[in-house]
Amino acid sequence: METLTIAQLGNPILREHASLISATQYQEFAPFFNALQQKMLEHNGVGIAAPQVSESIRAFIVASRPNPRYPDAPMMEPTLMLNPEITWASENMEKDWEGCLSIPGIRALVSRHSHIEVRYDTLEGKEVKTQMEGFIARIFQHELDHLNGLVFLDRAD
Ligand SMILES: O=C(CSC(=O)[C@H](Cc1ccccc1)CC(F)(F)F)c1ccccc1
Ligand SMILES: [Zn+2]
Repeated sequence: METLTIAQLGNPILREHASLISATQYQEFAPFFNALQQKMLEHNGVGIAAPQVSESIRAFIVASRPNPRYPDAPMMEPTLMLNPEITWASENMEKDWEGCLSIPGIRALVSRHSHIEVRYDTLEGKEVKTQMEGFIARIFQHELDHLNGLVFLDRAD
C-alpha cells in the first residue's frame, strides 16, 4: 500500500460522485481503510472520506473527540461507515465552524441539520441505523458531502 496523500482543493477527484462499494469488496478494502484511519489521525482530523486520498468510493471515518473548538464534543472510537446515507434530517439547522484536511488553514461557518438519522454498513457487512446530533451529525454531513463532490466552502454562509 503506497502511502496515501490528501488531495487538496482543485484536485478533480474531490468533485466526483464516489461509487458504491459492493459488500463482497468490503474485506478487500480492509488494508486501505486502516491506512485511511492512520492518515486521519496523523493530521488530527475528526473525520476523513476516501475521495480525500483519491479513492472515489463511498466510505468515510467519523472520529469525534473533544477539541478546543468543540470542548463538549463526544469522545467516539473512529468509526468506519460504508455506503452511508442520511434517511431523515431535521428542519432545524445549526451554524458552526468547520475545517477540512483538503483545504488547510481555512475555517468557515456552515449550517448543518442539527439532528439526522443515518444508515451505513460496517466492514463486517452489518447494517447500522442510528441517530446523530450536534458535532457528530456535523462531521457525518461534512464527510457525506465529500462522497458527493462537495466541500464545506460550497455551503459556507
Ligand atoms: O481536526 C480538525 C481538522 S478538519 C477535520 O477534521 C475534517 C472534519 C470536520 C471538522 C470540523 C467539522 C466537520 C468536519 C476532516 C475532513 F476534512 F477530512 F473532513 C478539526 C477542525 C475543526 C474542529 C475539530 C477538528
Ligand atoms: Zn473535509
